[in-house]
Amino acid sequence: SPCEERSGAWLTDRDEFLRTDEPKYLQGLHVACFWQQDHKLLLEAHMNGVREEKPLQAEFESKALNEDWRSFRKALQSKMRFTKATNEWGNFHLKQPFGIFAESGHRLGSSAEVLAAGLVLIMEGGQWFWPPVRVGYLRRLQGTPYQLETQSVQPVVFRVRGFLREEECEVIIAMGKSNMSESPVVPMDIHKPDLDAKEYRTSTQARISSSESPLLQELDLRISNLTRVPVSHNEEVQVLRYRLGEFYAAHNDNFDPEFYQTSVDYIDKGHRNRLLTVFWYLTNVEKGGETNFPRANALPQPQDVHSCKDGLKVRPEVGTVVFWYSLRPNGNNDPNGLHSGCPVEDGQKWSANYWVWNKPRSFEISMPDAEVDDEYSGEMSVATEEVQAANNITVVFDNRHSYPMYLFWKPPDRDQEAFMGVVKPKESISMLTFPGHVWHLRAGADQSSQLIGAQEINDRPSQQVFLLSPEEAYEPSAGEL
Ligand SMILES: O=C(O)CCC(=O)C(=O)O
Ligand SMILES: [Fe+2]
Repeated sequence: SPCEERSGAWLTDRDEFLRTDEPKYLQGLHVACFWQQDHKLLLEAHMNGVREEKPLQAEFESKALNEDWRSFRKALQSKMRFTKATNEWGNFHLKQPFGIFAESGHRLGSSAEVLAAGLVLIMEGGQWFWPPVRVGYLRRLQGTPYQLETQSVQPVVFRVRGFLREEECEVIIAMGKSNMSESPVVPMDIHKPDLDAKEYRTSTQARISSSESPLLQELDLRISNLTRVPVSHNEEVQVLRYRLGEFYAAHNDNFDPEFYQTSVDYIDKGHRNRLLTVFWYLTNVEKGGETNFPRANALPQPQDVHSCKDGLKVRPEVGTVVFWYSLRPNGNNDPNGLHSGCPVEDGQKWSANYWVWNKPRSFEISMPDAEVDDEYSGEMSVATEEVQAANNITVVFDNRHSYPMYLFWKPPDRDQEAFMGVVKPKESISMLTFPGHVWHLRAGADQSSQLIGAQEINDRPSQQVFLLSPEEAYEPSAGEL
């Protein structure tokens, strides 16, 4: 096929799948090439993400290209012979429609777009899923300075170093610090009502919301660019602190409907679920505190969920994120996604969970292609929004005064300001923000001191410096503001 060379970046050799107790492929991820020849539309597909010696071949009448999206999808599905039934959870009216994507992760919505793309990836679970290719595979993320490093194929785990800047990590820790509480564990059906969470998880945690912070809003976009899943699928960030000896025993982040039939009622019988976790390391850890994947390298389900002895360990490193899929590309549970936070043996570990769901968090948002997917009738939802380009602005506040200045973001929709940081005397601080955002500056003994200025952020340039100098704009003068 004309896609021969390009497909190499998306396919995994069968022997990269080390487990012998499950199929050696990526369920529901298909790499397909389309091209036109002699009034026909030709298709060659490597099914389930593996390189096949004899890929599936099919041809459509050329008029397939002029058909509407629904008919095109139906024809495609029948040629490729997949149905929703590859998912084990039944209740297919709740399963989201399959998605067709260009190599960029951009969702396609017409046969013309498919033909123009040539090579497409089809995800039966409806959301983009990065193929792991093989351990050690490096994938540059177009349009970003980041690189995905495959850590494991089963489970699918990637690491991205330098994803967060150290200053950003500090801001996130500071936001978390101010409202920490014991980390909860979502009870399973089998757990007794008085489940002692401490047996499984001893860290403390805080939920922080993007609505409170321009930095978190920027990170929403940065992560959505990383995962290629819309921002509307995110859960609020959960900041975690592990002190000496603290840990989180092995668990899966998604909700297997088998274990959460009664205790959790918002998961659409399993079809609404956590798809992936982007886990942030906000500090280095002297010793211990790794994230461990006990089933990686074909290891069996561990007997002891508290043991960190075996498995693939990822070392915390400030600014690095590790991300893994808890579901397979077809929407099923991937039990290999089992992981733990190993006990901290020296120092302290700050980190954060960023959970991304396979459906939008709001039940109001409908899912893409829902209106054209009637395989099992009565589809409900899907997000049509595109990943927005991150148009964030870096602002530098340069404090020439001999006293500290306190920085606040003033959200447009509420009175309360969000505290963002202190600019020490004669120092400057750099912040991420967006055009139109309003910043308040206060000076004096503490955060509640006098408002001495407000600054709205301009559309450009992308880096803006504000001098807070005694001679100029922000001179505090009694009673003025
Ligand atoms: O701390 C870690 O490395 C993992 C934590 C975790 O898996 C969780 O909080 O869900
Ligand atoms: Fe987890």
